[in-house]
Amino acid sequence: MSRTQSEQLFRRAQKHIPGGVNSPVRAFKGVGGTPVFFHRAEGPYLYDEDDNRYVDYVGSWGPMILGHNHPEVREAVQRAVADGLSFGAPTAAEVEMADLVCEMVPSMDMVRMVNSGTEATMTAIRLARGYTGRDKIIKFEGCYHGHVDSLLVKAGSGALTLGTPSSPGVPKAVTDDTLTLNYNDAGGLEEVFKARGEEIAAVIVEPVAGNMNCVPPTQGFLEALRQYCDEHGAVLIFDEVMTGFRVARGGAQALYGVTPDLTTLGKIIGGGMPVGALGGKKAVMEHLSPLGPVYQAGTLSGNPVAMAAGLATLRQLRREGFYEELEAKTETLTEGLATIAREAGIGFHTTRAGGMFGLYFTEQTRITRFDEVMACDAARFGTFFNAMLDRGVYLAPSAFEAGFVSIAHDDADIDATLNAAREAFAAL
Ligand SMILES: Cc1ncc(COP(=O)(O)O)c(C=O)c1O
Ligand SMILES: N[C@H](C=O)CCC(=O)O
Repeated sequence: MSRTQSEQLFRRAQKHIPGGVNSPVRAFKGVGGTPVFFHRAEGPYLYDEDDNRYVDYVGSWGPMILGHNHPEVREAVQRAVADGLSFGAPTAAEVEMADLVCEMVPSMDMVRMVNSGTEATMTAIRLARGYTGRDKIIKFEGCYHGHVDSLLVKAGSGALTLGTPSSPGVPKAVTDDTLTLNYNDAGGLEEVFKARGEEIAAVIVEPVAGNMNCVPPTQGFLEALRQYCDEHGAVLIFDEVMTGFRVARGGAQALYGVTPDLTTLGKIIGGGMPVGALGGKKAVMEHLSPLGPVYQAGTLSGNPVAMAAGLATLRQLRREGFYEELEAKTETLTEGLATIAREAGIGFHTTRAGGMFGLYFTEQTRITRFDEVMACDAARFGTFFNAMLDRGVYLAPSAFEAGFVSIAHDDADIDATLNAAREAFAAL
């Protein structure tokens, strides 16, 4: 498979774009080789600049749950564009979006639209601090909540891939109030709350960690977060930027039956356009400006084109059986990969939740913690990634990112992926 156009573009890109990419994890540093430049996408497929076709399991990092270029979404965007790109004033589409989101995620009485997941988590933290009058926040190692200064501590995703989980440029004073604990460790949480419960404004968590590969919560972990926040008056924030509408129609909170005070959303809620949102209990949300004193704003927030894409996407998710079908596809893929790896005698483990999944090169049979993720063979993942790429399958270019299946992936796409994996495992 020739990728000369991508190679040429990457050489050119590095002149005026730092590292040749506009988001670090795209740079292939974790897997080696040249980033692929794409020019078109349709259903489960991406087409690169040399017109090679790939079965895509990145889905623009999660938003494309319907597959790429879904006709309903495209037409909704075209209709919205015909009426103008941005008004900087309220629209009916925003009201419809707020009604729909609050219906689909019942813990949200109110929602504020923003432009990215990062903005959503940044505002959620500010709001929790403003609401409680406290400063300390708890996050978990390997969880990523966007590039918010106070949350870039032991962070996952590109920060972990590039070996800078705690970024230079973030003043120490900004992270002094961030306490970092081990994911899935309810005992550690109990200790911290016992010692400093009165100081803690919020606990923020990815209810399924998707930025250190894919690590579902262990039994009782999310429940413990709820319990300690209740006992000590802290705000529980579920960062569902990735898991929202991905692991279940109502997000991870519906799947695991634990209700947060605040939820952050992004990715799917924008249907492929740049969007984020935060919402939750009325008592907390009422502290947000202009109702309350906690300031937040955005020139393009609630953008009508983005609302059109998001609404058209969310409406599709209401179809009966959608999530059962999505989960079955994900299971066929992960079970198939595990079987083929076993037949090839390769230590391999998979995880999944709804339409997201994790792949690990390891002899371990259970992955629940950050140190277990780090003990896996990331170099071997890189070799596997490139072998799959050469066979027309596009996985996330990092051993620390979750993969995503869309409703557009059919049996033939998954079979083609498993056939490619059979060859790739044999070549390892
Ligand atoms: C769980 C989580 N939170 C927050 C973010 C930040 O979102 P964005 O990249 O849209 O700023 C991401 C993804 O990047 C994410 O996966
Ligand atoms: N893991 C990130 C988001 O979920 C990947 C997107 C990015 O940072 O480019």
